[in-house]
Amino acid sequence: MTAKIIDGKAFAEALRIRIANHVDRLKSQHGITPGLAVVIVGTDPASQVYVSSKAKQTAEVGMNSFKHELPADVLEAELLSLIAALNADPAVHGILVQMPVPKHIDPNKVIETIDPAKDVDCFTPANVGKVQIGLPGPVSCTPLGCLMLLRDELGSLEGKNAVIIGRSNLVGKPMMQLLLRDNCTVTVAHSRTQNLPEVVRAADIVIAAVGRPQMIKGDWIKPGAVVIDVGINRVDAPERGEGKTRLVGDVDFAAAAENAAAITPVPGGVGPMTIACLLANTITTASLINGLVPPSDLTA
Ligand SMILES: Nc1nc(=O)c2c([nH]1)NC[C@@H]1CN(c3ccc(C(=O)N[C@@H](CCC(=O)O)C(=O)O)cc3)C=[N+]21
Repeated sequence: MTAKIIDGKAFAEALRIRIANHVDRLKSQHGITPGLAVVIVGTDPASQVYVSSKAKQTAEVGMNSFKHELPADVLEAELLSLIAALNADPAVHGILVQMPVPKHIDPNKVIETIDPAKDVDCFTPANVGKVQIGLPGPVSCTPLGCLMLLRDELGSLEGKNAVIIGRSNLVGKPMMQLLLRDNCTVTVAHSRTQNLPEVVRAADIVIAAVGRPQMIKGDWIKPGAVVIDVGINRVDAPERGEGKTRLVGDVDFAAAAENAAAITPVPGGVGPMTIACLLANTITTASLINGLVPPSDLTA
């Protein structure tokens, strides 16, 4: 079998068109222009590129985009007071502080300071709790993107055996909640799991979120499984020339594609969905802040 390649880039483009339509509706019917503020501390080149593409896509769907660049040595108190100002600004419906922040800044203090009503990353305890019990609100961007791709591929996820590899607060744990809400049987495997290949071989749905290049081998994939690769790892690619690199996922893509029914590529799979879901969450928070019901096609 050779797997269908799930085109996350195309899915994200289609999602952004739906988002743009919701922006138009909020503007024309309610006089609301959703606004997303992105805060970046320091000048890490990878982070810069990534933040620019967020700002560009935010503007393209018709939202207001606010970008705040702070020097790498900014005082923690200064960052926290910027967040407080964004919390109070009625033009801002979403706040994202690009992670990681420099070592002298406590990320937990940053997250605690963000108003949960504007927490489009779904990092605050209040919103993590809402996802767990199924209340409306923003949903972690990467897991939401994975869920949308899975529903599109499989229709109902009910009764599927889903194995998540990785237990981070960012991906593994929120993914577990979302799959459970969709009636999967969920296993969360991690670095201490015994017989990982056997655990993965039982999966109808594999979510790879470990952050180790090509760790999940092709012969671990059950024939017909759907594989979602969350990993984005930059590795050396001497075959492309001296000093060149390329992006690979957490799954050995070519070998896994021999067994899977469908698989996401890296790049062009989950990554573009993460950014589109950030915009989707900004529609959700802008709606809730204004007492409106958030659109059901943009959330879990
Ligand atoms: N507060 C916060 N929220 C985040 O959501 C957040 C963050 N901080 N810090 C950094 C990580 C990383 N992240 C990515 C999203 C999309 C791609 C993406 O679109 N990747 C392209 C490839 C891009 C390339 O070529 O480098 C792809 O997979 O096709 C990558 C990385 C969000 N993050």
